[in-house]
Amino acid sequence: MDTLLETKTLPQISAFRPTVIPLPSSKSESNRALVIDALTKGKNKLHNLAEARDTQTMIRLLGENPPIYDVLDAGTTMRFLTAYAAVTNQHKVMTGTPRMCERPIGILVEALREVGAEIHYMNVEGYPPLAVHGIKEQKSNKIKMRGDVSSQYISAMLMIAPVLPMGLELELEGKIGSRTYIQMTLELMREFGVQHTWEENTIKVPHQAYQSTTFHVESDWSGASYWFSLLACADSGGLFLEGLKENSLQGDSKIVEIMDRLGVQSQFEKGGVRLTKQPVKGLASWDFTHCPDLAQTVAVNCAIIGQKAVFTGLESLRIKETDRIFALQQELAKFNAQLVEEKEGAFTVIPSVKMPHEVRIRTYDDHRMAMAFMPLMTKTRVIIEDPAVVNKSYPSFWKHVGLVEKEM
Ligand SMILES: O=C(O)C1=C[C@@H](OP(=O)(O)O)[C@@H](O)[C@H](O)C1
Ligand SMILES: C=C(OP(=O)(O)O)C(=O)O
Repeated sequence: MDTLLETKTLPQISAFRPTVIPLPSSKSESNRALVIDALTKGKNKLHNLAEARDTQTMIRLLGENPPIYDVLDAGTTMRFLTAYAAVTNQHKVMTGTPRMCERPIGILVEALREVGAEIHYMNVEGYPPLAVHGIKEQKSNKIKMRGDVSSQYISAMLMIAPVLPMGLELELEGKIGSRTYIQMTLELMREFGVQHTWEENTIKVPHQAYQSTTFHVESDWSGASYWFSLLACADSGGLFLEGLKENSLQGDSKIVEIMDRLGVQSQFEKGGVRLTKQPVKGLASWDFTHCPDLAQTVAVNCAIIGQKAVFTGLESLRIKETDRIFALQQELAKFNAQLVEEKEGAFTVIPSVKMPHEVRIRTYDDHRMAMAFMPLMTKTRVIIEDPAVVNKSYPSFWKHVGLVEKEM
């Protein structure tokens, strides 16, 4: 039997105590900083690393260096450590949860093989588990990679590029998804002293040394999005989200613009961002190509507040922690809302017409399914199945909501 989190309707935000939300640190920034730190032999000072399980798994595997890297359900940890094991010439088995072994990795494996890595599929071609045997000699420094499946393959190659004896010239083919995450990787590499050029579709990273530095991880904008959505569901009130910056490396800071249309005004102050409830301006459509992790937050929000909207750029949602399109369609239907497919990657959110007295939300081993549906608690009684699923990115989520005393 799953653990359940049951709640009566949440109070209005203005009644929340405290209204200051501490927020978790970004797992995306943390996992990049940790891989770069490992490549510089740990000479850096990394502050505010994430409590997220994905980051704690990265820290544990890099620290203990076991022969089998079991990344559990952490996509970045799988992709970044595969490239790391190859460039540091290690023999490693890369594996994870059953779902992780259904998430494709062929594009990264091909790219690593082209530069000279020996990698074998241990079960199904194109998917983990993998046997990685390292790069003995660099075979090529010019490679092409598709950009439309996952940016994590590209980030993984970029982070090892300066360590490769001949550096790397990466030509990105086709549509590029999650471009902001590639930019985050390159900006973080710059913070550690590595230069690059990006002209049209080609990113060049010459062979060079990472420089030791002090790096402070920002709060997590994806985790912040649930608080924007909660306020958008309220009649009035405000929240202060700690540790967020106006000039963020994280593409999910786009939530500021999206929520400005859906009734939340943001004002950056020292130490974070102040959110104030305002009238809804309306959101006719939004393209999530470069911020896919915000799609669930905004879809559930539109369904609750009565905003019909067209969402595009959702292609990558089917290969994440779960098939997020299917999961959203099932769970939105429970309060009479819909996510209707118009064409590949494009959907219309049709808001709820009638709110039931109670909704039981399945979470499909996906942290974002649990967190995205939290604001529904302002409208009806909600039961969340497997609430501890949030630990992947935001272990103190339910504590911050005020529903439990301790992390689960
Ligand atoms: O590089 C990263 O830190 C991430 C990239 C994105 O994945 P895709 O590039 O697969 O869209 C995002 O969904 C994921 O949560 C984190
Ligand atoms: C997709 C996600 O993570 P990953 O791909 O790193 O497992 C996520 O956190 O929403």
